Amino acid sequence: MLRIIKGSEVATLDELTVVHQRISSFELMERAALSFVNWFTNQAMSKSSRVAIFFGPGNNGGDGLAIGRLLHKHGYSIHLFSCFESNSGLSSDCQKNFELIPFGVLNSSWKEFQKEDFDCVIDSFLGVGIRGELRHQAKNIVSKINSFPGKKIAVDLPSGLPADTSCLWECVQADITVTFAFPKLSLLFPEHAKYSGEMVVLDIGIPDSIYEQFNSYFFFLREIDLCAFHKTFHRFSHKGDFGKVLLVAGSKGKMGAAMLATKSALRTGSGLVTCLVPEDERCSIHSSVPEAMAVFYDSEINFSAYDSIGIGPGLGLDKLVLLERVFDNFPYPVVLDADALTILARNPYLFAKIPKGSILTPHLGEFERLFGNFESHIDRLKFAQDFCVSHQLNLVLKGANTVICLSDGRQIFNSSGCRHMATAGVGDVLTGMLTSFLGQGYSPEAAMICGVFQHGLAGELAGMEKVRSMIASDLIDQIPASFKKLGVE
Ligand SMILES: NC(=O)C1=CN([C@@H]2O[C@H](COP(=O)(O)OP(=O)(O)OC[C@H]3O[C@@H](n4cnc5c(N)ncnc54)[C@H](O)[C@@H]3O)[C@@H](O)[C@H]2O)[C@@H](O)CC1
Ligand SMILES: [K+]
Repeated sequence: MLRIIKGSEVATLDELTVVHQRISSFELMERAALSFVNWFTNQAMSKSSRVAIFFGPGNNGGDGLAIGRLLHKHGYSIHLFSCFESNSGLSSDCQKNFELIPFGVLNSSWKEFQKEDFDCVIDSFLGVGIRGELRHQAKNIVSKINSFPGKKIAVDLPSGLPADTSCLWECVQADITVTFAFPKLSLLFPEHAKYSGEMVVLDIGIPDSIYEQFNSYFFFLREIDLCAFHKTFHRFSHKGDFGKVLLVAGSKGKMGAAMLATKSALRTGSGLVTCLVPEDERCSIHSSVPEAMAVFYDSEINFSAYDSIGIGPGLGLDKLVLLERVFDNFPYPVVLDADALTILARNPYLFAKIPKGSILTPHLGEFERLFGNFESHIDRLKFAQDFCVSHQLNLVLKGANTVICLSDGRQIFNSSGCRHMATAGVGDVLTGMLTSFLGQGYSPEAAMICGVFQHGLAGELAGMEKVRSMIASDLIDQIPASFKKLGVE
């Protein structure tokens, strides 16, 4: 998994890479520019597009100049806009690229930018080098860039955005941020959505081993990381090996949630799925998911007969006693979602009773209900870390870049998913997937990594086909394709 390091450490990352790969820092910058241009030319942007590039005096500006030179070579019409008063303070690689500006590429002051003259703006004014509050003149430049109504693409970071903390001033509002090597932490904060826009991470060939020299408890989960966490089953495996799963879910009027979680657990590979539901509602489960079994709220249940238990989707808020019964009688990690989280929020004494290693899956609203309001995402994450470590629990904070908060303090940002997943029932599907992986004998960490990533991947596949018409059942239908895409049978 890719370590997310601090903005202030990027210069050291740069130096270590340059030494390790025996290249110059100019060559590393060229690599970054080439990867950007490769991406840009694949974006169906017409060659007749008029592209404005704002460039600053540091290496972010150097990237912009190199990008301008390469795009000019591809036939784009490029106009550079310098964001500084004098050429004397340029970083050495920015200076080198400045000297390489090709004949035919216009270069003016940022003050002369006319928004009507362009189809696209590339923002390479400031990157991870910003320190402290944005200076007055820089704020004017940011406003100028933001006055452009068309597509704005930020290089590495939207200018003005600090790399690791919440932003208290106006930054460039990019439609897309193309960031190099690893996602800068602040690009993953929901409060920065209007600045970062869509995020693209481009590999610039820095080996993972170099990141390991930095201390960080933040990680970024990519598709290539997944296989190592999946279990393999052999030809003598039988349905018992794939786990006996119990889903405690559903109440009158909310049986859909139980059905989604149940179907999802079956599609994720569970051999035997039982649903604990109100007896009156048994017909709905039997007719919609014939592969599942049902037991009823009022009967005696031997919880320890199951390999994993997921509790919460559509459960109703009157199940405090049931929740306590599960905690008292099941010693292994459980998955807690939806109404189970609200019951917890109302009865915090229960935190101490939750089996160690369990997984709580709140979205931002549920997190607030459980733990209160936070001014910034970084404060929220710090609280989640302390909570997970002190209670020896895991937490999946659901959102655009879902964060897997582990009981050892590590926090892993997910990279899969799409905006069409913001629809009813998608959380119930995740509960089914996590419970299923736990039941198949995955550790809580492996269950969360595989469940969260694959949930996002299935969402992407469903979103491609169904766009905004996507519903949670479409996501379940794509779980098999998500296994195939990962090469997991
Ligand atoms: N190590 C890496 O991985 C690579 C980094 N590269 C680029 O290098 C960038 C970092 O370059 P630098 O370290 O030169 O920094 P930047 O170019 O991001 O910023 C430096 C400039 O910001 C100004 N500045 C600092 N604080 C400010 C404030 N509060 N208000 C206004 N201006 C302020 C400084 O005066 C300086 O001129 C990255 O964002 C990336 O774009 C790329 O060249 C590729 C390789
Ligand atoms: K930038």
